[in-house]
Amino acid sequence: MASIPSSNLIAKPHLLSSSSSSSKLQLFSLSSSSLKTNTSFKSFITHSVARDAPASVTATDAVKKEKGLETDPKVLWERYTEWLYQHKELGLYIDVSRVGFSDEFVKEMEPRFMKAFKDMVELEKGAISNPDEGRMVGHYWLRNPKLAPNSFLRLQIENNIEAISAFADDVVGGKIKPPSSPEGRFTQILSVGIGGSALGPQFVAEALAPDNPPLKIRFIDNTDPAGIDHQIAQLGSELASTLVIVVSKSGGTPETRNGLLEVQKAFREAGLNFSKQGVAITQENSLLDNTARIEGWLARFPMFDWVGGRTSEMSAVGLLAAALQDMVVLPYKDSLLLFSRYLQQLVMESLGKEFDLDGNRVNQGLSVYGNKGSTDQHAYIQQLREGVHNFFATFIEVLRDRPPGHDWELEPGVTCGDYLFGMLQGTRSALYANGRESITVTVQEVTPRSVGALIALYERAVGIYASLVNINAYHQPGVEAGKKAAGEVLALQKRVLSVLNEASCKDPVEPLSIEQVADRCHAPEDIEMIYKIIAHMAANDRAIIAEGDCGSPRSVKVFLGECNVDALY
Ligand SMILES: O=P(O)(O)OC[C@H]1O[C@](O)(CO)[C@@H](O)[C@@H]1O
Repeated sequence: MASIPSSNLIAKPHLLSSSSSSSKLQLFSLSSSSLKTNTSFKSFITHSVARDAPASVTATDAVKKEKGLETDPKVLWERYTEWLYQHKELGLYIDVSRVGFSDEFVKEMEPRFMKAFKDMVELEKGAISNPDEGRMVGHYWLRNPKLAPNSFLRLQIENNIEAISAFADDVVGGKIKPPSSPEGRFTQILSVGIGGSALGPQFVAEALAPDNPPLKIRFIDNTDPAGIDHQIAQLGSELASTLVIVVSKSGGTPETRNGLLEVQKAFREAGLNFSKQGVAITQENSLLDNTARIEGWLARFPMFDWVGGRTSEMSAVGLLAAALQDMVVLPYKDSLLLFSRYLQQLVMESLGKEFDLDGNRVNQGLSVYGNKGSTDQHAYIQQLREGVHNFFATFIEVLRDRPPGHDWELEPGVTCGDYLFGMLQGTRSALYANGRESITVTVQEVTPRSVGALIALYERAVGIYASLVNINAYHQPGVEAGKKAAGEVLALQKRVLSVLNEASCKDPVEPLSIEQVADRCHAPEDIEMIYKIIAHMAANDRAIIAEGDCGSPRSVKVFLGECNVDALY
């Protein structure tokens, strides 16, 4: 086996294209197209507990040979034992034996790996590894502040951890109280944030929070008004004892700002003082930071310039929410459900890049999806095994089924957890039998340590992969295009409203066709968008359709229900 540092994932450029994991095992993989025939998959899964591919599912060896995959079970066992990586201290195993790389390939890749490892050492020492934004990339220091390149940064991290833990203790211990709650202490957390400012805390809460944490957490991670209303309604009278944590590195993300404004409105309507229950986690002097400071919020914690949103779980973003739930070990079913969603952002926002570091167009990227096994076996595994072949799967296996003393045999010799184990092993075998590659990552149980190790593993894998393919993993220029376009739509909506308002203030009211609105907005080229804007406003009772219906755009004539005289001038 080639000498590759044990802390790193073995990868060849297509190897990280997908991953999978479940409660115990989750599954996520590369997107693909249509579903094929519905061969019964379940039957062979249930018959393949802890065995390699049973005869009934062994596909032609030709398929595997064609992919360079080993077919002889003895040689495969040797390959498994030779390549199995174990990190004893973490109780973590990585099995890459079901990926068809050859010794020659590893040899050929060795210099590139060595360069990637060197890049990683430089990155940890504080190199500007995000050149487009001129930033250091320091999320590894959060786990081990001693790695920070200077004592100023080390102290910044350490002081922040201390401040978070003191604040969390005071909240959980009831020293810091909500002003008007009958309970006299905080009982709920409402976390407002999106992308990296939500996914890590969501994943960790789902994986590790006990059934009855001191503070229950819920999230607003979108600008969907109905979703926001639902979260607020669920809080009910407990809004008075809700700690609202607003998370945004930039402090200016519109979805997060909208969530905050909606929550503040709910507080006003309930006669509550938001500032006594609000916490901001953001970069110093951002819009959010300034708002929180001026309004005198309960607390503010910094996000550091050198930590990206999608790698911020070990910063205040993840730590405050975790500390407030007093995390305990609960290796229960489905608890890793959100890992794939978390990784989707980490992998796709980091690796989906148009240009490499030398400016060449490379259109890199790996699609990640999945939920959990064995549930996903009843959804899309059929296609993975038999359909379009452009992915590899990663199984996340958890060895401990339940806390000690809680297991029981639902059939002689077989527990519920044995079934889950069987499903994982069976799926792995069945995929391989049909030439589909997979990696298996195994942890002993779901603990804060193992969850941290999984996050660290993938952060590292993404960083190494980016070096191998020579891209910047730490910026996201593509996201800006969508944000900019959204801003233009809203600006156009304001023009549409102004034109409609003018026509609606006439006596008699002048209903306008879509073409007339587009002309008066001086935006004939945007007519389709104008139609969509009007259809959306009409659906929300903010515009009145005088003629026609939204299904036939050319027939529509529209005006506003009220004339806003002030807006005329
Ligand atoms: O934390 P912020 O600045 O609100 O950004 C939220 C998310 O938006 C992005 O900037 C773009 O999707 C992510 O990288 C980030 O995690």
